[in-house]
Amino acid sequence: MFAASMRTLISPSLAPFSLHLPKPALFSSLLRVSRYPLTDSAFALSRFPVDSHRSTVSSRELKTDAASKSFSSFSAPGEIHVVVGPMFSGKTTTLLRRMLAEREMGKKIAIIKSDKDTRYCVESIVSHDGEKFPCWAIPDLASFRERFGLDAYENQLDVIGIDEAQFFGDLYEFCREAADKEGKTVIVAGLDGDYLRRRFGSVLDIIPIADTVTKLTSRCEVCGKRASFTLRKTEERETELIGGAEVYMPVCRSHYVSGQGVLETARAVLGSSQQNAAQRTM
Ligand SMILES: Nc1ncnc2c1ncn2[C@@H]1O[C@H](COP(=O)(O)OP(=O)(O)O)[C@@H](O)[C@H]1O
Ligand SMILES: Cc1cn([C@H]2C[C@H](O)[C@@H](COP(=O)(O)O)O2)c(=O)[nH]c1=O
Ligand SMILES: [Zn+2]
Repeated sequence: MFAASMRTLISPSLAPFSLHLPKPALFSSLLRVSRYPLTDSAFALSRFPVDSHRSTVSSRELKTDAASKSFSSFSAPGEIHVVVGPMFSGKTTTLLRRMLAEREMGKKIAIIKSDKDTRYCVESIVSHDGEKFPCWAIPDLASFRERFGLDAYENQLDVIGIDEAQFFGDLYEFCREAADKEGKTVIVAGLDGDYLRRRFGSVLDIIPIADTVTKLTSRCEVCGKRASFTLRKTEERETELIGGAEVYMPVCRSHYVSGQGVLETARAVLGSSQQNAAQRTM
């Protein structure tokens, strides 16, 4: 078994942040402002108006009040974490570990996978090493809130894990809404590229709205070096083709290039011999 290695493309480093820590008093007020955007100051103004002897309300108070009302349903913002890499690089394993760590910290969690992936078990996500966890297998993310129950979704769910994210067309909208407006932490695992190394689904689209992005690697099945790509061993050409080690293998750059070349030649030869056979039978 290969131990998947991990390479972080973009990760939050606390070091530069701590070098520029503001003075404690300023820091605490920054924290207050960012965690409780306007409601705190609106509360202070309404209880202790600047000019308490006046009977009229200042425009500043009015503006703050209006802002506080429009933010009244706003919960603390959430987070988006993205884990990508080729097949067999440990994406599902990483997602499971992160989700279980969140649960250990007392967070309520739920894991979603695409119902297109019918390998193993429909109601669980299962890693290639056999680790598994119950999940919601659904066709699109928009339907999740209702299936989970709107009230339970709003009040009893903190962290949402999404596996096989490349199969969800509405990934961007769901993640943005969940993190920006609903205060959820979303941990997304999926293929960044397909077997032709083209962008896969909407996975790359969520990078600009993500807090962290991790690219994992596997081991090249040919030479054992670091593998960043997935080679399809069969002749099917459609982008979406569910399968495991019988169809795909993780490869390094040089074996991707040579393997893809060999496969393309083989497909061309196969294609022309099939055409010839069909013409002979006509
Ligand atoms: N053909 C294979 N090549 C590499 N790793 C494999 C292969 N088959 C099974 N594995 C195992 O798969 C594990 C990763 O599983 P998983 O977390 O499900 O990866 P991913 O979700 O990225 O496909 C590896 O740690 C390795 O032990
Ligand atoms: C490269 C590639 C993969 N797929 C499919 C094959 C599997 O069902 C999943 C990936 O699963 P994993 O958890 O990352 O091992 O995606 C595909 O449909 N098309 C492709 O090009
Ligand atoms: Zn190789």
